[in-house]
Amino acid sequence: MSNARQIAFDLLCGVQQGEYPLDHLLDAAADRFEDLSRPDRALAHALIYGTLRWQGRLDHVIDFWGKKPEKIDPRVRIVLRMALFQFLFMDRVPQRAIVHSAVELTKRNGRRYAAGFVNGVLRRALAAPEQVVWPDAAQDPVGWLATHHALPPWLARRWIERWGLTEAEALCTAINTIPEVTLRVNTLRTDRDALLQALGQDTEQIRTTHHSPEGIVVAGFKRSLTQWSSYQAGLFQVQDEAAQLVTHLVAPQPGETIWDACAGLGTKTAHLAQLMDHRGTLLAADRQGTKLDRLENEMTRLGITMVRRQVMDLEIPNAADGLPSFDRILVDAPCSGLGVLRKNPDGKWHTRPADLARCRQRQLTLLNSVAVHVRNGGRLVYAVCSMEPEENEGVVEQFLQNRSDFAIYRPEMNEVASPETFLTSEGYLKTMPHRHGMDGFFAVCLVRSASSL
Ligand SMILES: C[S@@+](CC[C@H](N)C(=O)[O-])C[C@H]1O[C@@H](n2cnc3c(N)ncnc32)[C@H](O)[C@@H]1O
Repeated sequence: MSNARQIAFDLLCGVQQGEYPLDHLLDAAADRFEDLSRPDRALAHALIYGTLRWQGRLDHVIDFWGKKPEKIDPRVRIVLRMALFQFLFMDRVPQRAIVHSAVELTKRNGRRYAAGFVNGVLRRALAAPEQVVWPDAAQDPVGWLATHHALPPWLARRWIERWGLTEAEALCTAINTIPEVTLRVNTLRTDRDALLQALGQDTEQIRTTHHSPEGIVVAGFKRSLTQWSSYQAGLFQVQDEAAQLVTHLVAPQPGETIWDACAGLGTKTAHLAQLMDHRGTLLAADRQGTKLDRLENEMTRLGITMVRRQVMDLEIPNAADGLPSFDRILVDAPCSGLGVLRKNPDGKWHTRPADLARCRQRQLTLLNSVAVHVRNGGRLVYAVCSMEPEENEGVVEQFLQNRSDFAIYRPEMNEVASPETFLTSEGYLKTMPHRHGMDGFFAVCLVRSASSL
């Protein structure tokens, strides 16, 4: 049995334990991936992401065939999910190999007693997939979305109530599709046309994004992206188109003072530096110093030297005391991440309804603690990768109730690249995977009145 399956199993067990999100576990397992051949690395990734994407559907099949499904050991369930994922979604793996590797994985991971059970369930499931009974979409739309489209029932209920079954299904189809990889050209080093030319040696399909003026969508990699000479020369960053539009909503000008208050690994920080033409003051802050260390490396790769870093936890009262006023502040806030399930499918299974209220509280705290640092007449952009109202309008409305010195700024047409499809009449930027082919983002630009409190 290949090591790829063992690595995938270990990471899926880690996700199930819920201690860390998938991207953290992937980072921690980087050495193990390095040891794999390229096809095995691709297999491990496909198993991890695919099994998480389709978990709800796979569990429905397991529960149909397994007697007393509630008694299945969680690790045995993970083996079954991985095997069924290969059967249902990966046509290149022969059925015998699927069953054999699942049984081996069960034995190898201390579940020898369950090997016969795994063998039996898989043999039945693979022999007669058409026998599985699914909830009826008309009678039980939540059950249908939860199983066929693999969404947790609480989220299925929410999305059907908000958008109706047809649109909720379209959204699920989009989030269960492997997303395209989108790049943002580093305009401080090259331009989009030149990068389009350079990318031809590393990737088979290349096209420009529909809305962002700096975006390029790539597919069919000839080697891994970090080996491309254009990557090593810092000619681009990987960044979803929706995230690119958020920085355009900030619209920083050369020479201004800008604070990226939740800078993380610095994808938007670098874009801010580009739009500022590398002139002015740019502060990147985050509560995690390790992220800012990685941000610094990234700025070095991109040739950006204007960024000052500062570790700062904005939930600690007065943490930002001593900072001056800024022309523009970006709060790309921590959130549920329910808008980026295409890339982080584990988020479906570890997010709980109560998390939304917690996120909203935190987002308000962050906004309130930076608001005082927006200069009179300056701008505050709030963004989250979530489509949930609690974290979107809910936060903005509550913030504005307490801060009458701020108002929503409705950007002019040319301030956000082709805004017509995702800018609402209230002035909110809202993108959705099935409507726009981008991550689900919410962003708003708030302007502070010229003479303030
Ligand atoms: C959505 S991520 C930012 C992504 C980043 N702007 C980018 O484009 O790559 C949110 C960030 O907020 C940071 N964060 C969470 N709580 C915070 C707090 N209390 N104070 C400051 N930063 C915080 C997290 O560490 C995380 O890096």
